[in-house]
Amino acid sequence: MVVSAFIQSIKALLAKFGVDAPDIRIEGLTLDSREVNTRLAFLAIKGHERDGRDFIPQAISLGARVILAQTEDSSAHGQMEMRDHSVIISLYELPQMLSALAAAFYDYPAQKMTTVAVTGTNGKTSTVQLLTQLKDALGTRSASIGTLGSSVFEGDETQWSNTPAANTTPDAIRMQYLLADFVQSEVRHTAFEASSHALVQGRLGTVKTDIAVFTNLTRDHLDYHGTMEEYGKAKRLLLQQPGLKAVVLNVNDDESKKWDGAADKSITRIWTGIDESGLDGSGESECLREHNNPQSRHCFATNASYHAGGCSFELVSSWGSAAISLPLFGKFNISNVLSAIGTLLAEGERFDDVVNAVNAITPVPGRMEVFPVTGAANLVVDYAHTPDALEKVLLSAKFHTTGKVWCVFGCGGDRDKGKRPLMGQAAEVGADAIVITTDNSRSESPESIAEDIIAGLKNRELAVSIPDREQAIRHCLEHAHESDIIIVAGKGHEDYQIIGDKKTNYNERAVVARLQQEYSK
Ligand SMILES: CC(=O)N[C@H]1[C@@H](OP(=O)(O)OP(=O)(O)OC[C@H]2O[C@@H](n3ccc(=O)[nH]c3=O)[C@H](O)[C@@H]2O)O[C@H](CO)[C@@H](O)[C@@H]1O[C@H](C)C(=O)N[C@@H](C)C(=O)N[C@H](CCC(=O)O)C(=O)O
Repeated sequence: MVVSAFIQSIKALLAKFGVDAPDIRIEGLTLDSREVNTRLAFLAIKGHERDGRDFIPQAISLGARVILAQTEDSSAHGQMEMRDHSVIISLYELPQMLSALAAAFYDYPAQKMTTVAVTGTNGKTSTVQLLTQLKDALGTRSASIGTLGSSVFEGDETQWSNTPAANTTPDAIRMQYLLADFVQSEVRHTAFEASSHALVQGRLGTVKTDIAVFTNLTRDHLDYHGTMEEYGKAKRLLLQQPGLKAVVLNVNDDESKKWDGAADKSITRIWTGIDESGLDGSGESECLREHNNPQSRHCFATNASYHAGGCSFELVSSWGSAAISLPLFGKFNISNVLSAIGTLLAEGERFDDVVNAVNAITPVPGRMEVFPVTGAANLVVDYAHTPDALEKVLLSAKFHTTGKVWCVFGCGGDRDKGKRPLMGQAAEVGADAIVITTDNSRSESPESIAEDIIAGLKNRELAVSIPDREQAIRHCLEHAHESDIIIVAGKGHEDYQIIGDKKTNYNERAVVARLQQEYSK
């Protein structure tokens, strides 16, 4: 991963940080000793599990000429040591310097484009993808970074062919590298997902962020953050990114009030959300009365309706009103679209242009993606893998069908066991029939994971356990009525299953497309 235009002397780079270094030219930076070659500098830092400094010998053996190593001793800051052909430079607080170092190396790429960070438990990926698609439709070359990988928007399918990302939000070095790579491809707008882990670990660091979007906050990642309070605080770290001009909030999630309270006064609030209260005779509503004031702007959906082909609503905003019709399933997709609309309007796009682009949206693959089956129940592939997301997906599906909602899902092995009964409960709230299957069972048996899920159900009769994922979907197709809808949740766009310690190929969208053909009459 080298952007060749960014060859620099380590002397010139470290001089910007007041550190003297020999004049050695490098073509990139890496945190991973396994990626090292003679052209890359290795940055050795202490991690959660391992200490990058233990891999300095490996980096040297792979030809690293420059190694920057974290030191806990402030008096050792800037000290140099030669080992074989490598110079090792000790840097105090190197982990905190990563983003700034990479920004300086890659020539401050975020400054050369508009950047939007999206955070929240659910909806990050869809919002980022919708935003990228819309911005491209509005004539600005756009890119995205997130769970689906990083890509420049090139149309419908090509963007999904990228190598999947190791992390939702890349490490501090890779983040700057990707932005620099985008700049070289003439990208002028990047939307990226900001995970809570990334925010705590400083992976976004000095990345100038024009707009922050908060979608919602529900239970997830408590193994890392400990409490919901800490998890919420981690998300709000996004408000400290440099350059923030506007924050897009969600009136339907109370956590937004904490964001409103924490954001600097100079930052414009854009309130989005579904206005359930509806408009009164004077064209006003509860949401409008609360948020239609000079300090903030709004972007609400009223009179939302759901049908077999998607949904429609009336957009009521500080910029104007319009009718919107979308080929998207699920109430939460209206929320995601509103976040994207609010962002684009905050960026200064013209209202009519935004409305036209929104009315031409295509669905994000693997996110409530409908595979219509002629003469049998429709299949819908979705990535929902948290209790809240699953419940929302299923309850949303109810709006789109007159029949029953079936749900196929599983839970990961060797991960938060407390989540399993909660997933069962969520499925019971939203589905009429439940088929529990395998979703990365890892070292655990799929049957015992299924038992943990079923333990959360009040009526255990609702669920059957069919470990083979394809067989589980077939079971639904065989037993469902034509007017029913089958939600296949958890995998979305992913193309693998981890069983035992093996990662095998399993592309849910491809499997569902095949079954769609087979069962269509
Ligand atoms: C617990 C956690 O978050 N770990 C993240 C953290 O890793 P770390 O620095 O602690 O890594 P480590 O394994 O202890 O290694 C320490 C150092 O040694 C280096 N090393 C290690 C091995 C080696 O052979 N050579 C070598 O140089 C590593 O590159 C690293 O610099 O920093 C790395 C770089 O940013 C991340 O890739 C890594 O994410 C791991 C893989 C992970 O699974 N994280 C999850 C929890 C996560 O971050 N998830 C969120 C999404 C959450 C959501 O769904 O919303 C995400 O943003 O992906």
